[in-house]
Amino acid sequence: MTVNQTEAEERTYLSTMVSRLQKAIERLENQISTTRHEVIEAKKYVWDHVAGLDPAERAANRVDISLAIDHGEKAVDKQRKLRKLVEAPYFGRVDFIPEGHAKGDAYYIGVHAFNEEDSQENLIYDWRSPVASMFYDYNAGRADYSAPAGLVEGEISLKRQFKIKGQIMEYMIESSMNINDEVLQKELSQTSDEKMKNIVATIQKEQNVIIRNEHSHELIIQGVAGSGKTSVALHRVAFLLYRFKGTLTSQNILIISPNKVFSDYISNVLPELGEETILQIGIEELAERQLKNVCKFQTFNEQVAELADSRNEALIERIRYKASMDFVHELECFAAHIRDNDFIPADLIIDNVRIAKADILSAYKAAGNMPIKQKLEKTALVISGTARDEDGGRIKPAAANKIKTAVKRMFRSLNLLAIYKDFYHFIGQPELFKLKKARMLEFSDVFPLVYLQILVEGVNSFDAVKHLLVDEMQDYTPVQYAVISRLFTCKKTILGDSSQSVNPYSSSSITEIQKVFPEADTVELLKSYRSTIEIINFARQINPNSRIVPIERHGLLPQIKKSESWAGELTDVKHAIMEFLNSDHRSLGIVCKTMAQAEQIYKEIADTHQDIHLLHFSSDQFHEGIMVTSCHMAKGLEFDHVIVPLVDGSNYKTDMDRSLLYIACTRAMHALTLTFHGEKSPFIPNTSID
Ligand SMILES: Nc1ncnc2c1ncn2[C@@H]1O[C@H](COP(=O)(O)OP(=O)(O)OP(=O)(O)O)[C@@H](O)[C@H]1O
Repeated sequence: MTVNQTEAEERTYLSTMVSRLQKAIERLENQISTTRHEVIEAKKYVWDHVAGLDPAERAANRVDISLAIDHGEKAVDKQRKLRKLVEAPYFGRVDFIPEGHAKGDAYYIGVHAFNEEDSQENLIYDWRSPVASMFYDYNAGRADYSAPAGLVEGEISLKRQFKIKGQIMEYMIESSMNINDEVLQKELSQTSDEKMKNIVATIQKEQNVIIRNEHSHELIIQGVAGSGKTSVALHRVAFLLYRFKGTLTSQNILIISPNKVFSDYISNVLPELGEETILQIGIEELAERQLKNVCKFQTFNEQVAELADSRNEALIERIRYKASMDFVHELECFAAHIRDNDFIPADLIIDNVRIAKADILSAYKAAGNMPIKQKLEKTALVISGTARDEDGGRIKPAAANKIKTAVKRMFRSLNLLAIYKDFYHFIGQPELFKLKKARMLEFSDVFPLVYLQILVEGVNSFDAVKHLLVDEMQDYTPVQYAVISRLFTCKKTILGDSSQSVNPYSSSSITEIQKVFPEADTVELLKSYRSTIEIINFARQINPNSRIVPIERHGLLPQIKKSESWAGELTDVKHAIMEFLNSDHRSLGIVCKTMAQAEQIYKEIADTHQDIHLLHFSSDQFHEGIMVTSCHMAKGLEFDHVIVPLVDGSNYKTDMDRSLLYIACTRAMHALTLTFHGEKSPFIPNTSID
């Protein structure tokens, strides 16, 4: 294997590849315009001869037209991929000699595959192909990959990484000794893009294991801030779409996403990888779907805002109680209890038909352990179907219907809200249920009620969804997972970070989540790729429990600015904004503890620059430039520079505040500034304060 040994040869090879790609794009252009012409002609023909064509001919023409359109769409899609590829055809190369062979091949790896139509030769391999997995898993030396025919073992004799942009090779790195640290460093030191970008060129080995995991029914990823959880989850989706092409489409994959801004922020990754974006839903939309005729409810962010505003012990107790697996079991026991005790049969006499109470009870018992409403339906059906009139004849449909209704009414109450309220009397803790106002639930009651609904009425599961992603897993309680497991029986990737909870009274660790999914596989990611060592070391002092490990990348020390008054602090904030505007950074996040504080600061600084955006829970777009928002809203996002105002002792003092502060600081990639007036928060490390 002697191809392209030197950098000069690689450069020549690149220009050859670019011109082959350009030719392929031209060929597709011709094919697309021919198909376009054929479709127009065929449609014209049908139109002109509509009267003379018999139905069979018309149908055949329609089939031809739709086949041609399909063919054309595929060509357009392929051309779109090649147009992207021609700018940066590949990012990696592995030369692999299979065992027992004297020589091997050089495999060039890119975002998409490329082969010329008239030859069978693969010129570029898709990063998701089996052979490409070696690029992520091995350095030079012994290596293997799983091909459809089985494990292929052998040796990597050469491994290279390329940075190609606009058809030009910016650099080439021989990484036969140590995996891609240098390229990763270069990638991470860049300023942010407007949206989340793909990481195909620098996927790390521990991330690749997650991306290519095909077997786990539930895969739970606990990853520290910036460890690439969301990126990895999206690349996993792209991998699964490639691996199970015939049976899985992006329409079968759903992500439960924390908010619309986050959905917008991640929306580019899959299209960049040549796949369509997947469907997204918020956790509250799920609840709305279930409870639309039952009641209204407080949202999660309203609950978090309420907790962040003031400490209300009774509220905290209500939230805490409903955030354990024991609580889920209590609800299940209660549902079983009413199923077994609240059905009160009586002798029935309807239209001269007599049915004994004992027969009704035994039909109810025989119906088995299904949700109560279904059990009642089945009992009613059996009783009405077996009922006979006085002469032993079959009864009329009208009588059968009356019997069904009467049997179903033998259940004490099917009013969901009333049953839910009874539950708290049943467990002897009526004080744990409090409506926000008439027919409006506190957020902590929303999913317990949905779960009870499922136990009582059964469930309409999302059968079209074949893979579910749950991001920010720490924000969901066991009862929410119990609901999710009933609504989605498909495979799941669940990801989050227990150190980034916005509500520590109801957050779930991987251990809690595993209680709902005992068969789940779990992975932990500890390395953080987002922030500099200086920022991570600072964040680690705010939350010493976090096991976060920074990647070797240096930057400025975080700046802490103290002033005597709010006016002085505002000047510091404006000063930091000016620093940002004069730097090469592209995004600045001003991250406040609450949305009310964000709104206040936004008003005060809006005139500093014409392009400042306030991100709130009804926003649906992530913007480049300056964004003012709350810690809760900023979760999952990242900025080149982050300013955290009001880090004084009265604003950041509880465990919840500590968690919010940690989230705010870990959003920063390159620069972090904190400002306060008065006493600094006890969570701020004693580093030098300006
Ligand atoms: N292998 C990698 N190569 C290059 N960049 C990476 C890699 N892994 C992660 N990153 C970058 O690190 C940053 C954090 O990634 P991501 O947002 O996916 O992490 P996360 O674990 O979901 O973070 P958080 O929980 O803090 O929101 C992103 O800028 C991402 O592009």
